[in-house]
Amino acid sequence: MASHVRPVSTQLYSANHSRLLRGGYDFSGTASVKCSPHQKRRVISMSHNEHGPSVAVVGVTGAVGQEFLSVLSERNFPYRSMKLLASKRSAGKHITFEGEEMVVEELTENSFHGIDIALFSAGGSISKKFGPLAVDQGTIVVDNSSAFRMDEGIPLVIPEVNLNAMDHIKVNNKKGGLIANPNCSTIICLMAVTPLHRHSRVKRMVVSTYQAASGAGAAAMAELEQQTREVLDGKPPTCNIFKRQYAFNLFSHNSSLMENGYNEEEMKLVKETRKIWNDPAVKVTATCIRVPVMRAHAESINLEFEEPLDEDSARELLRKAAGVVVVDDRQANNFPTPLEVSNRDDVAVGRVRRDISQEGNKGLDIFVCGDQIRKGAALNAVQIAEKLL
Ligand SMILES: NC(=O)C1=CN([C@@H]2O[C@H](COP(=O)(O)OP(=O)(O)OC[C@H]3O[C@@H](n4cnc5c(N)ncnc54)[C@H](OP(=O)(O)O)[C@@H]3O)[C@@H](O)[C@H]2O)C=CC1
Ligand SMILES: N[C@@H](CC(=O)OP(=O)(O)O)C(=O)O
Repeated sequence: MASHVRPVSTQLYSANHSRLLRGGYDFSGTASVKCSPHQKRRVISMSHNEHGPSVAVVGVTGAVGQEFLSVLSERNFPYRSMKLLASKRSAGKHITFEGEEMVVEELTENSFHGIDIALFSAGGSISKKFGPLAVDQGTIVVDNSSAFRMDEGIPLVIPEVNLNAMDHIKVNNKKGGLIANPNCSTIICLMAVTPLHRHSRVKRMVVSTYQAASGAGAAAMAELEQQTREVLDGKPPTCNIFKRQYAFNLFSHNSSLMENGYNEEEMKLVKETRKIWNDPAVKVTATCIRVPVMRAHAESINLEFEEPLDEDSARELLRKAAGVVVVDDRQANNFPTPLEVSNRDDVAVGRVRRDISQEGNKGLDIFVCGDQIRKGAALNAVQIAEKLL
């Protein structure tokens, strides 16, 4: 056994990178992935459980795949067996998960025999090819890509918002199924806005995002760090992922532009909100911007309600909402920041204020920050998986 092969997760979250990737604060976050190259002791895991489901993680070497392992471990997700899948390039790499050294396998058509739950995060084309294959073999797929999100009959789920959409899918049924994880900007937005929507019904929502490098994957995070060093050293920045300078800059989201002038990320916010709220009439518009932040998205959201909602009541609703924390200290000018939510499960909301451009108490502004890889992707998917048991 190649015990000295450096586990992939420590490559991603190495000491040099850790402060940037994990935020400037000492959050326990990813620390519970027990993956030190020097680890000799075998940790007996409480979540390794012969009555648990057999689990596969597809795209395990990526930014989201690594976070899946952290979240599964932190939450003591029960599993009978754990299969780690990625491309041919990664086959044979070693990853230590919960004290056990595991070998990454190449994803193939035969990967899903006997797998109860598969967490997919290897991109849309991989999901399109292998998702239905897995479902045919009796696996329940929780898919992080956009491949199936808008398909009729596929639940698009944020557990705190619309858990009922997946009521009919359970591991015990022994039938395959597919559940889609929403887009990360949509998850972070709706975690904050849904409690307000339930109270006063949103008529129109205007979203402006400030999106982190992590949304474009591990290579983009590494490039942001590299560019930052290069620019500070007076060198030309390496531009492989975004084809332009990202460090000390910002630009319109890199997804494709559509004929209507919106990019795909913006239209996901529009369409996915309507599906998750089961409200085809809600008016949504969005502008998505990539900013040089490592792993948490921020969003400025303007809301128009059907029924009045004053800012104190809104703050109270947000304080009571699961998965939301209110950081709204006007005196200290202290509001949510991407760095402070990095590696945190909760979405932070602040700048809760009446929109003076709207009549009475029918308009509000809020500012939201959420960890893109965590609640925006891996955590939300694992919460979905927990509800399958
Ligand atoms: N809910 C949401 O909004 C989010 C969803 N996502 C989804 O997750 C996907 C992955 O994101 P992220 O982790 O950031 O990306 P990364 O680029 O960091 O990782 C990509 C992963 O996919 C694997 N992969 C690539 N090609 C293949 C293949 N042919 N067969 C098997 N595995 C393959 C890679 O394996 P290898 O290392 O071997 O190349 C790697 O594990 C995104 O494309 C998106 O669809 C991501 C972020 C947020
Ligand atoms: N929303 C991610 C990109 C992404 O992965 O989106 P989706 O899961 O909708 O493909 C970003 O920040 O860029």
